[in-house]
Amino acid sequence: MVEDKNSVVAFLGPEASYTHQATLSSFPSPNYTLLPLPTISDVFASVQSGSATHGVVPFENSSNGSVVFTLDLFADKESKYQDILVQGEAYVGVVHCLLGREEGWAPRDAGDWDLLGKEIIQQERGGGGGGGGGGVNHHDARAGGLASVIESPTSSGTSTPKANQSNLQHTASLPVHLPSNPPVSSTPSPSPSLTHITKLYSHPQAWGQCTRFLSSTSRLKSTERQDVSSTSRAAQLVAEDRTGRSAAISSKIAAGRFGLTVLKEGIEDRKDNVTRFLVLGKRSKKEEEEATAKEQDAVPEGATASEEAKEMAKNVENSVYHDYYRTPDQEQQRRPAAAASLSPPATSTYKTLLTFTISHANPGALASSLSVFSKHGLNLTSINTRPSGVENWNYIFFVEFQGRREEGGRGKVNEALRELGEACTAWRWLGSWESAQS
Ligand SMILES: O=C(O)C(=O)Cc1ccccc1
Repeated sequence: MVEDKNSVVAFLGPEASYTHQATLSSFPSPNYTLLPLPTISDVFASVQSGSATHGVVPFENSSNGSVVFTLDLFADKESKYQDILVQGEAYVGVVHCLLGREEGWAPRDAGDWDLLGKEIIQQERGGGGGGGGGGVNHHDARAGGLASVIESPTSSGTSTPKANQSNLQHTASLPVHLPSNPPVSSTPSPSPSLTHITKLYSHPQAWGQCTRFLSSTSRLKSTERQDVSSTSRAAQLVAEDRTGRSAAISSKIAAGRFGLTVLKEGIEDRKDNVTRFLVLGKRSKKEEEEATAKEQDAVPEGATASEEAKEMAKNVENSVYHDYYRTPDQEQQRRPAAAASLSPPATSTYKTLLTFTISHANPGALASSLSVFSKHGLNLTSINTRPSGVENWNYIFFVEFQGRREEGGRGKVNEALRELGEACTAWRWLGSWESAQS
């Protein structure tokens, strides 16, 4: 990431969320102001409005799949996030814990409780950890904020995916250390009783990552579960619960942050549980103008200017676009600059994310759309769908592939996009970035 003293990085908070860990791994400098926000849509909105220069959002989990909230924001059915582009990614090894109070716990005295309550209420109001405006500055954190409350978890021999290992190295000097995975033992160690637990809180992704623990722990099988906006928010709610009868699926770091007991550690189904996060940015006006000027002069390889003009006209003629999507040629005019702003070393590998829609009445439209990627030797690495919001059983397709969109309309990704324009009704480029996996 480009380092800049004025960078404000918004992330799904409150502090001690997994997204916070991903943010620290991508923005390790003390010069960034970190801004925890309560929802993923707040992160998109802050980048779009320019109140944050970057955003970090969860995208997919190795065992539980896509984060549908994030996909729906990229689908952007109301055209609210038109300038958002993916600029990077980060992988975080996720070790879930059950956090709560031990049976018989009671707030030590009213004074202690008030202190904890005040801290949490301040965060809720944006005073440092939660809601609206409070940024987390690394200098402040060193001075006794995060560093004093978030323990560095003990390291273990559990293998961590390569991509995450490199992130861990990046964060060696940070005030908050990323966790290394503790061993996930197949024979559970003695745990505090859970018979007093009557309610569970977590992010919807977490339930699906801890199915074995939840279904094999008799007390928790039928315990009411409440979805909340993040795992650290879950921990915060449990910390606010004076009855001591609720528990959160969250991280060990969150236990330290919110003063909770780890009732059970390593409850994820798989010890290689990893979540991928995307770094969002916004294309600047200047970049857009420069790139548009270059783009207008550019002729794709093997095409004459008039051939290209004809091709563009055909794309427009053949296409039916709903509100959200721009026509391929409009898209071409508007969006090439972020690719230009990524100036990659030749050895790097890149990923690109796109959405497209097709005419569902047209047999072969989906197959033809996908075939342009193989035709141009672009390795498709994932496909997702979300309901289009236009008509039942119509979808927006998401594809991710290896490669990047290059400046000036050249290169095989640009060629594939021109052909995709003929096979689909509309497409949108959501960014090309350097892969974090080797
Ligand atoms: O809730 C969090 O802490 C997040 O950052 C989202 C998430 C939830 C569960 C696993 C990984 C990321």
